[in-house]
Amino acid sequence: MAEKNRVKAVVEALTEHGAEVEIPGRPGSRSPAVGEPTEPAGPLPPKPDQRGPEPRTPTGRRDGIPPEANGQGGEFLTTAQGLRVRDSDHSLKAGARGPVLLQDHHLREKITHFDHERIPERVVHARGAAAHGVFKGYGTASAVTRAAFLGKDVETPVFVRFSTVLGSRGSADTVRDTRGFATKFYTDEGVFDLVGNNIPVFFIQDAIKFPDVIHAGKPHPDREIPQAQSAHDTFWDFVSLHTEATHHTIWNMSDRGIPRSYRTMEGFGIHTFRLVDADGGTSLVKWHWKPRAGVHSLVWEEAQLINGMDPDFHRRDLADAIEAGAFPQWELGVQVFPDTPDQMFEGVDLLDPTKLVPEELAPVQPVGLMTLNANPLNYFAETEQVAFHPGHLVPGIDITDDPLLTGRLFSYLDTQISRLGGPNFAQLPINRTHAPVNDMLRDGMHQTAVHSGAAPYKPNSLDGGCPFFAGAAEGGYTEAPVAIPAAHKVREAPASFDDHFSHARRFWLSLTPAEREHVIAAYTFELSKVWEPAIRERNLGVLANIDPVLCQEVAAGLGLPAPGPSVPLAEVEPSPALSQLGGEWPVAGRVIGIVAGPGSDLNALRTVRRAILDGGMVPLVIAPNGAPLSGDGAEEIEAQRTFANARSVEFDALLVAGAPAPGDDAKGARDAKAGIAGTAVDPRVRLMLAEAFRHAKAIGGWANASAAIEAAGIPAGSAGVVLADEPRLVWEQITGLLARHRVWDRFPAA
Ligand code: HEM
Repeated sequence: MAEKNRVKAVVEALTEHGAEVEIPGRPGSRSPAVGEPTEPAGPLPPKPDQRGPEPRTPTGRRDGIPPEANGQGGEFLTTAQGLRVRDSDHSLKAGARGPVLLQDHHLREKITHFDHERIPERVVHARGAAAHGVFKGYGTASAVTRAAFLGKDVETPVFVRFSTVLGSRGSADTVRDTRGFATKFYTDEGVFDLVGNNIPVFFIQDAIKFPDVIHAGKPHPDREIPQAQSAHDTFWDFVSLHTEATHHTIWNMSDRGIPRSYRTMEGFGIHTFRLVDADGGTSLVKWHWKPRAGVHSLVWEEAQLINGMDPDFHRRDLADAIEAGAFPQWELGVQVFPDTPDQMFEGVDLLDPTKLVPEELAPVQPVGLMTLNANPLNYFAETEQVAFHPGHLVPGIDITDDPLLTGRLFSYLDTQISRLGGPNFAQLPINRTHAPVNDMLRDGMHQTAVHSGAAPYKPNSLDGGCPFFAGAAEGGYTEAPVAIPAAHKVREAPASFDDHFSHARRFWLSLTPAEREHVIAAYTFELSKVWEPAIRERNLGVLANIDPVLCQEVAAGLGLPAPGPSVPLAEVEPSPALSQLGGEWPVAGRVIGIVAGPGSDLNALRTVRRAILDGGMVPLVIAPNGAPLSGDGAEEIEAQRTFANARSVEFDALLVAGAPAPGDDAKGARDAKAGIAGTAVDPRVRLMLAEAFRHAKAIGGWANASAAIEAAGIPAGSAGVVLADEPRLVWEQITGLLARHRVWDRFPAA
């Protein structure tokens, strides 16, 4: 019943706020506008529809779509051939108790289709979530590229898929892993795909090693465990034998490996690309996505708990935020380097994807803004079937000879032919370019185009004229005519690729003490899961080449002696831009838990709830059970969570609205009866508060809230714990704390 009310509330709120605005780039779609006050419609249903005021069902199916588009037309159930079905619950049988007859075509069609519903998942990045949006160019890139979609105020529809790398399609979201950040720009000049990650470097320098690193990271082939994580022997075996992985690995062990949300991740194109301007001049660039919401992460215990509590945490967070109108935004930026023959910048080899150029040396220059403003309507049709490819380029954007990139240019099309069942997946709606297509590609599995004419070849003199080649002025793609130095065929890497530790050391030295503590804890956790002592020891040897403190701390955690470095420690300048900490960030979309009970001042609760909504955040009331809170004669307050199903990890901050009642927990009730101290506060509330405190989250309360906070073992006067008589004052201070994401002072190293 409560869920039904929640669905109703969301539908009403969306209808009210989303009726007037068309989503840019998606004609006919409706959603709240960017820049309008965001009003998350309170509690969110598990699967709401987000696009508009048209009549809809609670499960999200939309009316008003042409039947041929959604396969849901007409009022009768039919077979795939359009034949109306009289009964779909009983097979055709020889008598009610007799055998099923093979002649039942409807049975066979229904079961056969079901049997083939699944397609192979991606060989990597299988677990993902996606959204539609729009990219608007600033025009600032015009000096370095002729790419039209980067022109001033040019709007381009985009589809973005975020993913984990190692886990299978059904794995959990908050595992420690790299995240994919792949963007499809449907430009007027054809599709441009920016297929990046949330970490700016990669494990390997040459694509020929991709199967090795993935085989090492995936579950062990004998038992197929562990799922979706790197804390096992084969991963640590590989990265310690193959030390060019050191830089990427330390990023994974940092807070970057466990993002708070897809919305709070940076994105990186990693490789150096070549931009070509209107006069044919070239520059080298690295792509960066900068989230407007700031870069924030989970803490490891939180991430592990979430994997059990809500394995869909990131997927849900993205969809809910968009649903509520808190549209995630990223600025696209470029670091620009001169296109010199050596392709080096300040000693960094720009063709080595395990290296980055500090932003202090080459600032990221913003070139446009991306806003994600609509959820996919159908997971399979869109998120699963989308096919990205780093070779999908547009005029003005070209590749370099990074050997990792070259291998990728081969791999994606190859894998998609198998994953999507043939070569015609570019015809799927989600992959279809918005530019006219005249490609002379014909036939093949799942061909849906009905090509006419007799001459799919060029040149021809039939079919009313052969398509022309386009010159540069007509948008024809021209590879930058870069010189290829005379060389011998070799299987070798340049000497500059041999430095495997200096960039990892720079990353370590650039982190704040709290972040370093997390890195130490992550290495210690992961290596303690490694069974073979030799692999643990070998990894300590790698850490010694990054930094002696890192090595000693992890060695102490493993109970092993710390080795010394095997190469001289690099002299590097820290790059403060690599740290995530510092600054204040927008709080829209944050989730605030409010513990309340029958004894709470409901008027105060309403006021705070309203203030949270007005701040663009999501208030979730946590009550002893599912009954609405009422009793003061005013409108009752729905409880979105109960003491039984809430856990601290779902919230960015926790508020206590007075002294909550003991709830209906059997142990709590028994303890209370037995007069055991502290039991006036439900043990589940105490656990929530203790966890929120341990995870350095802001905690606030009013009226008698201090009783609950004390009962949770939180010392009086702790940083980031706000108690006051006036709920509004509490909330104001909590908002300030949220802008910094966590109460960093609570981490011991800080
Ligand atoms: C800089 C290094 C790399 C980055 C940033 C990267 C990024 C990604 C991302 C984001 C996806 C998921 C795309 C989606 O959401 O559908 C993906 C998928 C994939 N990647 Fe990579 N990748 C890298 C290196 C490689 C290499 C070296 C290879 C092979 C030689 C490779 C092969 C694949 C394959 C086969 C898929 C699955 C594609 C599909 O089934 O559609 N990747 N990669």
